[in-house]
Amino acid sequence: MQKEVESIVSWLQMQVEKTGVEGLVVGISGGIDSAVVAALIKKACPENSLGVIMPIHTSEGSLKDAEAVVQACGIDHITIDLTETRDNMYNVIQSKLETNHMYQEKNEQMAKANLSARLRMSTLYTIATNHNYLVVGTDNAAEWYTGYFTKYGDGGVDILPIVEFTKGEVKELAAYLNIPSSVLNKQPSADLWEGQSDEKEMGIRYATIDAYLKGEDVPKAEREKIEMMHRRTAHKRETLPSFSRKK
Ligand SMILES: Nc1ncnc2c1ncn2[C@@H]1O[C@H](COP(=O)(O)OP(=O)(O)OC[C@H]2O[C@@H]([n+]3cccc(C(=O)O)c3)[C@H](O)[C@@H]2O)[C@@H](O)[C@H]1O
Ligand SMILES: Nc1ncnc2c1ncn2[C@@H]1O[C@H](COP(=O)(O)OP(=O)(O)OP(=O)(O)O)[C@@H](O)[C@H]1O
Ligand SMILES: [Mg+2]
Repeated sequence: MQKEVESIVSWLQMQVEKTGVEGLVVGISGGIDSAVVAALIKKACPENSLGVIMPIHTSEGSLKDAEAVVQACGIDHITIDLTETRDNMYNVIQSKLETNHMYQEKNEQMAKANLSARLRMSTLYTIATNHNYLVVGTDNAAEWYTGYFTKYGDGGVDILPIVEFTKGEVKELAAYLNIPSSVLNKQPSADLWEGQSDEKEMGIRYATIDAYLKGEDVPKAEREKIEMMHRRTAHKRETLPSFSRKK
C-alpha cells in the first residue's frame, strides 16, 4: 500500500502543477471514500488542501465520523450546513410544479437526493474558484463502473484519484492511512435519505462488484445486473452527445 499511496500522492501533485492551481478541495462525508481522498490530498498539498463538511439533514453519527476523519488526517476544514438551502430550493421548485399540476410525487426522494449532491458540488466549485483549487472526486472503481453517483453532483469533479481502486482496495488504503475504525467498518451509504445503504439500494454487494471487476467468477444473475447498471449509466461517463452540422 505504501507504493500505491506514494504514486497517487505524486499524481495529485502533478495535477496541481500541470493545471497551475494552488491546491485541492474535497467534500468530507464521514464515509470511507472521502476519508481516503482527504488523507491523500493532505499528503499531496499539506498547506493547500481543504475538506468541506456539508450536512443536509445529516445524522449526528455521520457528522461525528466526518469530524473524526478531519482529526485523523489533520486537514484544514470548514463546515457549511446546506439543509436550509436544499429545502428552500426544493420547495420553490415543488410549489411551482404543483401550481402547474406538473409535480410527480413518486420521484420526490430521488429528486431531493440528487439536488443535495448537486448543491454540494456547487459549494465545492464556489470554494475552488475562490481558492484557485481543483475539486477532487471520491468515486471508486465499483461506483464508477456501475454509475452509482449523481451526474454533475458527486460525479461533477475535476480529478478522480481512486477511480481504479475497488471498494475492497479503498478499505486497504484507508487502513494504511490510519482512518478511524468507525469509518473503516461502517456500511457504505450515500446518506441521501434516512436509512439509505449503497448495497441495499443497488441490490448487490460491493464484494460482488469488486470480484466482477477483477475478472473473478460471479453468478450469472449478478453479472447481468452489473452489466445492466453499466449500460444504463454509460451517459454519465461519456462525452456529451452533440448535434453536428457536418453531413
Ligand atoms: N441515456 C441518457 N443519456 C443522457 N442523459 C441521460 C440518459 N438517461 C438519463 N439521463 C439523465 O441523467 C439523469 C439521471 O442520472 P442522475 O441524475 O445521476 O440520477 P440517477 O442515476 O437516477 O440517481 C443517482 C443514483 O446515484 C446514487 N448516488 C448519488 C450520489 C451519491 C452516491 C453515493 O454513493 O454517495 C450515490 C443515488 O442514490 C442514486 O441511486 C436523468 O435525470 C437525465 O437527466
Ligand atoms: N455530508 C457531506 N459533506 C461533505 N461531502 C459529502 C457529504 N455527503 C457526501 N459528500 C461527498 O459525496 C461523495 C460521495 O459520497 P459516497 O457516499 O459515495 O462516499 P463516502 O461517503 O466518502 O464513502 P461511502 O461510499 O463508503 O459512504 C463523498 O465522498 C463526499 O465527497
Ligand atoms: Mg457515504
